[in-house]
Amino acid sequence: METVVDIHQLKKQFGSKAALDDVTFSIRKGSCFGLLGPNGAGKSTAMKILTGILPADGGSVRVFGLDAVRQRQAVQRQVGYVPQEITLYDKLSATDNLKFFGGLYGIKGGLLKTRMDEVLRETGLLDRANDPVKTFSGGMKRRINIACALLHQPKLLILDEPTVGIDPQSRNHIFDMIRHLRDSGVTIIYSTHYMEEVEALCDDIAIIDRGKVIAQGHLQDLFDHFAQKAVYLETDRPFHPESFASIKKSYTRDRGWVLETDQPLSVMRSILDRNEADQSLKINAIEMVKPSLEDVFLSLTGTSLRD
Ligand SMILES: Nc1ncnc2c1ncn2[C@@H]1O[C@H](COP(=O)(O)OP(=O)(O)OP(=O)(O)O)[C@@H](O)[C@H]1O
Repeated sequence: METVVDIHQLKKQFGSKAALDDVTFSIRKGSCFGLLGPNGAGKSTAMKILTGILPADGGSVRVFGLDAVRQRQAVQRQVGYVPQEITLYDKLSATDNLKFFGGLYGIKGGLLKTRMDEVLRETGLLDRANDPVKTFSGGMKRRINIACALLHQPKLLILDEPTVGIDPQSRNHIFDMIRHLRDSGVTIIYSTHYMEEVEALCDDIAIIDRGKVIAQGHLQDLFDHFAQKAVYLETDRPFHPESFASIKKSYTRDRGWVLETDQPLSVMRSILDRNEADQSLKINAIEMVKPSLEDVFLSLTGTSLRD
């Protein structure tokens, strides 16, 4: 496994507030890494340190084997960063904004023209290339912001909450782009407080809360370790969960029951077997409950990520 980013015991203090408190994680080459946490958790701070925008108070950050502080410029040549705040010149066209960012990266002439065409196509904005950015929707502005960060063909793309306040069409476009970039070998860091986005996009994740990483790993491993397994059952007849030994806890949801258990398959089999034997239940639906990151977060912190 090749590691692209290695963050070790990173610390950042704002006055008496510890924005990052011994944060450690690493990111595999070619993965889409989700940094998930509620507002104020420390995600933006971590990404700003990673890109050399903000100094750390302690710890180390290595990107492609380079020191993010001492070899900042070499790191920045390989990294595309899309900050949370949209950074565009509103009165300029999409093309002129791209030219400006191209200049910052030292891209000129024929290469600049080729890359502008490519990123405008990738972001679905080719037909709006000459319109002023101020006429764009929030989602289109976000897409052109991503286009600017892609001009120099970075090997690592960092996106800080890229879907906040944008339309579903732009969101889907951004998701498709990220999948395409990942498939072509670009490593992605995706920061968000939307669990569904991490579940849809990411391979590995770190969950960050109040400046600390509280869990990290492959999404499925986190589900296996921290999400309570359960069965959902809908029946038209009275149901007595206490008569099944391996059901740990049960409660009603929608038109049925959620049955928490460490052995969902065996619980499903027992319910179906008993029903076949005595026809005591009229089962309308029985299925495994899909684990979610909400369950993982709840099990780790005792609070909901949505609170
Ligand atoms: N420049 C700053 N000065 C003082 N405090 C700051 C500064 N930047 C961030 N903080 C504080 O550090 C903590 C972490 O902020 P950060 O922006 O990294 O969180 P986040 O997870 O990215 O959340 P959000 O999505 O709301 O930006 C918060 O308590 C925030 O108020």
